[in-house]
Amino acid sequence: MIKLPKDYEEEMRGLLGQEFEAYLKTYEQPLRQGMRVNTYKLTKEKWESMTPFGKEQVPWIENGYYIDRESSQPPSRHPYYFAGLYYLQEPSAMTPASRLPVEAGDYVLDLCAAPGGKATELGAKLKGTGFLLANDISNSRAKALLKNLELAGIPNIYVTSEDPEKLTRQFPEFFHKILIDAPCSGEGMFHKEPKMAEYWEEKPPAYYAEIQKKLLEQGAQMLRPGGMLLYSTCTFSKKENEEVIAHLLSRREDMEVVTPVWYEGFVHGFPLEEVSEEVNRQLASCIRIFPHRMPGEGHFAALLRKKGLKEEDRNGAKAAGEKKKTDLPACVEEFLKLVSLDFNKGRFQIEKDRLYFLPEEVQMPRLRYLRTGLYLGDIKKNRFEPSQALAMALSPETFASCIWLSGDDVRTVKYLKGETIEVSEQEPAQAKGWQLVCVDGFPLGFGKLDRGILKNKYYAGWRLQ
Ligand SMILES: C[S@@+](CC[C@H](N)C(=O)[O-])C[C@H]1O[C@@H](n2cnc3c(N)ncnc32)[C@H](O)[C@@H]1O
Repeated sequence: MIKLPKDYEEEMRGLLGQEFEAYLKTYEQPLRQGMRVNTYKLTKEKWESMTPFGKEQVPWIENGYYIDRESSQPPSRHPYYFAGLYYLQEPSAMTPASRLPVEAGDYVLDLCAAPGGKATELGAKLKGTGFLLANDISNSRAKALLKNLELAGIPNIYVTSEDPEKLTRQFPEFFHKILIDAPCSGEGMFHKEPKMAEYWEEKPPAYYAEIQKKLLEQGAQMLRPGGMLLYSTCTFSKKENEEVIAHLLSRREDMEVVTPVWYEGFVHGFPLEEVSEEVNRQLASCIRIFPHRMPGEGHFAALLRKKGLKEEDRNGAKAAGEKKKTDLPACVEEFLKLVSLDFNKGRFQIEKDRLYFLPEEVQMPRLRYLRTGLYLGDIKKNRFEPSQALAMALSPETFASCIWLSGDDVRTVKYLKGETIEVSEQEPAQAKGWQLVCVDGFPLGFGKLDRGILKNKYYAGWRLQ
């Protein structure tokens, strides 16, 4: 049994009253693991027709499932994981991205995005339109974020590692949707990660509340009028939740809390003592998730709207930069004949022999980027080597020649381990050259075929160990 900090127990007793004992009892129950299906790659119906992990749905999440405890293979080692078909996620953590209403063409910011649990869903919701700027102040964590976004095949991304202060200066009233999944004391994660309970005494809610207030104000500055911002934490303390929201409302008359799509298991945000009735009315629209009330570990989410509408949005036009034309080397032109992605909306960019496709005609400022757009591959003298990110962004319909492996074909695991595999000449559409290797119809990576032997081009850093 986990040892909870004394002060934390006191705080929770005050917050939950008679429900406190029921909350404590949840620590005796086994954790429920979840997975969220990547709807950028497949529909939930398709997933349900192929899942080896059970079909029990997370009731408040369209594309969320509980992982069947009897599953024979760990989901983090299954070939479908390597195909980016799902993200492993604690069910309550699926809530924030599900309640931010992202629409086609939106410019979306995920300010504290690593390792990408929410960013991958926001990217999927964009369906290749608009773009997602996924940021994390920690460079090492931003690398994991980039991997997860590329594994999910999301093409229209910018990944940065910046202090939010700098982003705020660069992007005043710029984004249509913003997610701030703030660093927090992690009280809702004590069951899953008992170490968080030890850190709590070192850095209690008051420590995080100051950071959170600043982040939320920065987010409000970057939000365009008419835009929506979702603030979330995985903690229970009012200091890090309702008080942070009330602080923003006291500083900005143009921000208001709105009610997100509700689920019967959600608890309403708690009232505060020193605020007006109107503020408490708005706080009631915040989502609270408690593990004794519904099958999820614990989260807070507040959906906010900035009043008004930006002038250019009134006319229905999105800010568009100048279209720059990049001349592509012949080897790239030749390779791109194999690819049938739509390269009209956006532009190519070559940087140090690396080729990128940038999502929209928006001029982005100088920032510490880990990725700008879809990394297509490397130009090496007279040849082009496509990237792993490109393979993940494709489908069998958008590449000229595919190798169709199934989940239980021994070659699938061999391929993921970086080994050479044998392929009969009848298997792919073209008997020689670049192939998109797929598992049950979903890309895993590239290979190059010559006389029945497929040279493995799977990215070494992602191999199955
Ligand atoms: C709760 S985690 C984000 C989890 C992520 N949204 C997900 O779903 O995978 C909070 C993140 O905030 C970042 N962070 C910490 N302090 C920050 C600050 N002052 N400004 C911006 N981000 C910060 C941390 O590096 C951490 O990755």
